[in-house]
Amino acid sequence: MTQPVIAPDHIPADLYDVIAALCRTSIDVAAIIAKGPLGQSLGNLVGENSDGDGQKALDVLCDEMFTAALTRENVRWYASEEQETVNSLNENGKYALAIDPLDGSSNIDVNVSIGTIFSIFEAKDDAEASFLRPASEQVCGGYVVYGPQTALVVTFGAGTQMYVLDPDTKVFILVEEKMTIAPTSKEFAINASNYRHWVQPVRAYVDNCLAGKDGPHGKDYNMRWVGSLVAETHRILSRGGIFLYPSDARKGYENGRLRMIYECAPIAFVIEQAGGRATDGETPILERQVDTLHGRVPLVFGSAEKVTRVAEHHNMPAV
Ligand SMILES: O=P(O)(O)OC[C@H]1O[C@](O)(COP(=O)(O)O)[C@@H](O)[C@@H]1O
Ligand SMILES: [Mg+2]
Ligand SMILES: [Mg+2]
Repeated sequence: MTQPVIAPDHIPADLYDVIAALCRTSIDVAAIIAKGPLGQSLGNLVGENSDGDGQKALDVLCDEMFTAALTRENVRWYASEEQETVNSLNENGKYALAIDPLDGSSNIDVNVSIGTIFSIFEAKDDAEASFLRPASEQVCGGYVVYGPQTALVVTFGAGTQMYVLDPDTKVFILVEEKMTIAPTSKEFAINASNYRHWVQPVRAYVDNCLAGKDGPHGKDYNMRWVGSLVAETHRILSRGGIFLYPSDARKGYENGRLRMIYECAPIAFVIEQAGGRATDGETPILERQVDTLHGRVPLVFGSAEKVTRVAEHHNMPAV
């Protein structure tokens, strides 16, 4: 008998087929990415999504692949970064699934880790209402990272699990049943080119990190910015740190860059279930909701102590 693509042991029975379909599709996506320039053109601009972002060929292809796979499953509503409105898949489906089919589009052509992020709620009769609700109502959140290894990180609300794809057997193998994020760290991730646009508390926090041993934190820091949310999340889950995509003064960045439903909410769920924290700077992401499908929220997540310190900066009077 062939082995299932992922063992059912740690996955709620009702969600198993959906997760298995995500796994099978991500194996196909990983194979396409691994071929790079030897296969089809992946990084060509082919259009624009409803958020005004350029759509690359791989963004659209991944969206089509996940749609096709999930149509056969227990998914009633499908919301995607690449679709303006919610798609109806299986009218008898129990779940509503939101997806960033390909995260880190700017890294497609440069052989750097990219991923797929997904969030699952129980479906309501109203398509949009199934997603426009507090992030705490997610029944599952997770991502697949396509890097040197293809890995699935997922939570169903009872800890964060990590599976790595065995390239020989094409089976996702559980390697960590309950991930834990280091409570503190000396690494921060932010796109520092936007420094002049940031809100004051974020500037103050980063200034303190840059001051190193001589500043109020009393230690030297290291900085990272991959440009793929999945890759940053994976690094922070593995060795701690903090990620910030704050609101800034640029037009359209009043709530940062990252979209609540298929980026911030599932990442926050995974992080909190691993003992980290995820906020919009002050308020936990899991307590927040947006009122449009592609609505953005500022995102700060990672080691609990670091995220708490950013919140403290928001409560301090501006200098
Ligand atoms: O280019 P910037 O402003 O640094 O933004 C990088 C962020 O944008 C994203 O690429 C947005 O995701 P998409 O590639 O799915 O649009 C994140 O993965 C990443 O953290
Ligand atoms: Mg993304
Ligand atoms: Mg994307």
